[in-house]
Amino acid sequence: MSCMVKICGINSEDAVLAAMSAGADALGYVFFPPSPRHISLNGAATLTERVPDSILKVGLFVDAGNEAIANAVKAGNLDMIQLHGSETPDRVKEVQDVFGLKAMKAISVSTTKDLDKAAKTYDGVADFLLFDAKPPKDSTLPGGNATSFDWTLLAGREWKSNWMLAGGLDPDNVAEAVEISNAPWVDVSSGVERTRGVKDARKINAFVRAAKGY
Ligand SMILES: O=C(O)c1ccccc1N[C@@H]1O[C@H](COP(=O)(O)O)[C@@H](O)[C@H]1O
Repeated sequence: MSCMVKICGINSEDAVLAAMSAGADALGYVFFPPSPRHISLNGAATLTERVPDSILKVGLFVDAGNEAIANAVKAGNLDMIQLHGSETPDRVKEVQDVFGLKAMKAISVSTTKDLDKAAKTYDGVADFLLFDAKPPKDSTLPGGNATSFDWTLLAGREWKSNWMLAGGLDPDNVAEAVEISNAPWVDVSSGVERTRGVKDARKINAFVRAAKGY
């Protein structure tokens, strides 16, 4: 059991170094002001400049316009665009065309119907699907809520697009989550934080090791 790992919500130099030295395959940068992990364009430039080309730099957006995405892509030299709002399949295609970059569409999951719907709409359109839990009712964020869903819903399903499992993962549950879902990639934010919005180097290291089965 081993999978690729994205560490999301990178907002400090310590977090960049921790994720790189742990062996993360992708780093996520949040461009959504209500998030405690949101970074500025200057922050994006600083926090991406030492990241080698072998590690994907992913920008996270929620129903953002082209100008906001363009500014972030330029500042952070991003490789992939994560769309974590209510973007339609046509909007996913538009983002791919306009920016010439890979696009990942977040899918909120609570029942198998959500997966059936994603299979008919975004599968084969987005380069990656990102299966995340539906946000709790009292949350102001569409993701990054430390909430998981039933991983058995994904067991045995096949997708045309590459995909990531997200939502409430942490160093203690990620191995089981991968075992059950057979996820090729996992994505984490809250589960590797000391306090909300503050990454913890030891948890990042433990998460990558557990996900990769070291
Ligand atoms: O991390 C955020 O602040 C965030 C804000 C808005 C949309 C998505 C966000 N994060 C993504 O949510 C999932 C699950 O995160 P968690 O591990 O449960 O905290 C993950 O894909 C993050 O990229």
